[in-house]
Formats: sequence, C-alpha cells, structure tokens
Amino acid sequence: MGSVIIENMTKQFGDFTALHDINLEIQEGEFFALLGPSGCGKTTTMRCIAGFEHPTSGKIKIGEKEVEKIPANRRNCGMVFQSYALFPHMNVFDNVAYSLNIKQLNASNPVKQLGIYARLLSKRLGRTPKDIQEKVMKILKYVELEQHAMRLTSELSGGQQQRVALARALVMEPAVLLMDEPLSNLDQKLRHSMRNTIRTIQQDLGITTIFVTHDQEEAMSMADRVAVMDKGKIVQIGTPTELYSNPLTPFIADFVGTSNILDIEVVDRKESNGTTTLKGDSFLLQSANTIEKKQAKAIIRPEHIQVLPYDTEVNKEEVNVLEGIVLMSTYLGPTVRYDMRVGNQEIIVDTTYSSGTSIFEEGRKVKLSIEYGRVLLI
Ligand SMILES: Nc1ncnc2c1ncn2[C@@H]1O[C@H](COP(=O)(O)OP(=O)(O)OP(=O)(O)O)[C@@H](O)[C@H]1O
Repeated sequence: MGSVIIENMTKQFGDFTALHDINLEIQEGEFFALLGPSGCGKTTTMRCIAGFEHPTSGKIKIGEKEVEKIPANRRNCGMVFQSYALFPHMNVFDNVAYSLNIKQLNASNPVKQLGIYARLLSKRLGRTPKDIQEKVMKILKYVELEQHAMRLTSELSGGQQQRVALARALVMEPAVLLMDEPLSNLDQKLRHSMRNTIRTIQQDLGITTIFVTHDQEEAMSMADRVAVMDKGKIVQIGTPTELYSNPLTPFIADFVGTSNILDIEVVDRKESNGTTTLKGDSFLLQSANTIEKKQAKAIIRPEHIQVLPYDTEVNKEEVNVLEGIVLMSTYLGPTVRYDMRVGNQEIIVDTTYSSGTSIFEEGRKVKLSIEYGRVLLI
C-alpha cells in the first residue's frame, strides 16, 4: 500500500534542471532518507511526491496508484516540515484534530475544554466526538503529549511543538509520511532524542517514511536506506553501512562520515597476494583492493588508522606503516582526533580514548599503521 516508486523523474524550473532522471523504489514500511548538500534537489523530490510540484517528466506511484493527476490533498501523504506551522492560538488537541479536515470555528476564541471543539466539529465530519477524541488522544499518547492536550502550542518547547506537528501528520493515518528537515530547528540534544522518538513511532506504526536531511549523521542513524543526492542526481542508494564502507565516489566518501581522500597512482599489482601498490605524493601504500584506473583515490577512514609511538616495531606483513607528525590533538571524550602530517599530506586520525591512555602531543613523531584491507580505491 505505502510503497513509493519514482521512475525517470526530471524537474525543470525554466531552463534550470533541478532533478535529473531520478529513480527510487521505496518499500512499504521503509524509513528512507534523502541526503545531500543544500540545493541538491531533496525538497523538490519530496514536493513532487507530495503533489506540490509536478515533474516535467517521469512517473510517481504511491502504492498501486500513479499519482500525476491526483491533487496533493488526495495523495494520502502526511507532511512534517522544519517550521512546524502550528496554530499558536489553538491548543494541542485542536491542532491535531484540525488535521482531520476540521475547520477551525473561531480563531479569536480558543476552545480550551477537551472535547467541546471536537463535538462541534464532528458534526461537519459526521463522526461522533468520541471517535475524534479517541483518535487524537491515541496519537498524542504516542508522541507523549497527552498531558499537554489542553495547552496552547505557543506555550510548548520546540521539541514538543515538533511532536504536535508529527501527531498532526500521523492522525490522518497517511500511507506515506514525508518529513523535510523536521529537526533542524531543535538544539543538538533535542535532535538526538527526537530522532529516537520518530524512529520508534515509525517502527511501531510501520509507516513508510521519507525523510529529507542534509545531516549525514541524522540520515545514517535513522534510515533503513539512504539515497545520497548531488546536483539534482542520485549518486548512491544503500543502507548506512553500505554507504559508509563502500562509497562509490569521493563525494560520498566525504559526505558520509569523515574520510581521508588521497590522490594516488597505481604503480603495481601483485596477483600472488592480491595487493595493489599505490604511490602518493610522499608515501607508498598497499591496498587489498584493486582498480583498473592508474590515477585514483585512496579512501581511508580516520578510525582505521592506528597511532603508535615512533619506536614501536611493527610487522609489515599486513599493514602499511607510515611516519607522521602530530599537528593537533583534540580530546572529544570517548575519542581523540589527531590532525597529522604524513609527508606533504594532512590526514585525520580518530583513536578511542580510555582513562590512562596517553595523548600524543603536538609536534611528536609517531608511526601510523593501516591494514591493507582498510585502504579503499575509487
Ligand atoms: N520554484 C523554484 N523555482 C526555481 N528554482 C527552484 C525552485 N524550487 C527549487 N529550485 C531550485 O532547485 C534546486 C533544488 O532545490 P531544493 O529545494 O530541492 O534543494 P534541497 O536539496 O532541498 O536544498 P536545501 O537543503 O537547501 O533545502 C535549487 O537550485 C533551487 O534553487
């Protein structure tokens, strides 16, 4: 029912092509993130699904239905935006009940008593007030706001307001939930707890969810699968682990997590042990990967580099050993991040920190060890 399929979708604004040949297949019940830098086309993709924009060409299917000719209000999509767009003069209950296509009766006279509003408005809908009350209160319970049903939304915190916005979208029982940067207005701590709230509710309800974000950590921690977009195109689709461990392009390696991206030349391939020898501007590396190109990029994640005291004897059978100098160390609690110089190259190294571990001070010479298998070539 709630699957979303996009085929060869292109969107032009005048001469400008905002979306180039987008293809997506989002499964029913999936939590799917559209991730990419500002202006890459995430919101436009979302707006085309919702029906607020019309693709220049291509097809969109929600469930079994092609939706081109179906107006936005009949596509059965629930929407949550960065700006909550709540009615500040209405209480929480009424904001959510309003979503059930109930028109507000008198904006200057907020009805604060639970049920009155619902009773009046249910006449229009032909539903019993109890139906509406039950429906709204059930959703408010989900988002842990039932205690605040009678409060004006203007009296709520940002996180609570965002939960009202979520409740308002969910009360419609949409086939698909579309969320566009819903957490951007919240502070760091709230964002973390809202991630969990949204993910838990999404899993409980099994609702197909498309989540737009430019924050890779948000996408990676919440989504079942992520589509990374750049300049109006989808560059890779995969699970968070697939994207992290197997980025297809340097753009993805850089955008998804932190990477050291080194320009290298392939100088030798050893069939016997399956290693490739790479030459950088001031170092040699071995990789367990192979690549056809001569000029390529070596991708090394910061946590895949081990920092050792300079006088450590290292067995070079399976690891690259490079010499480095600590430029800067940053203590981040569970980890220490080093900026290192290796020849002419600066690289980032993340090491785990536990009490008693010593931190290599700036200016110190160290050895860096990297397993061959951790040097990815693209
Ligand atoms: N109505 C419009 N008219 C003309 N150009 C538009 C219109 N809407 C979007 N665009 C352009 O299309 C491109 C994609 O915009 P979109 O809002 O989809 O990007 P985004 O990835 O959601 O960015 P952000 O993260 O900044 O919101 C941008 O270059 C934008 O300027």
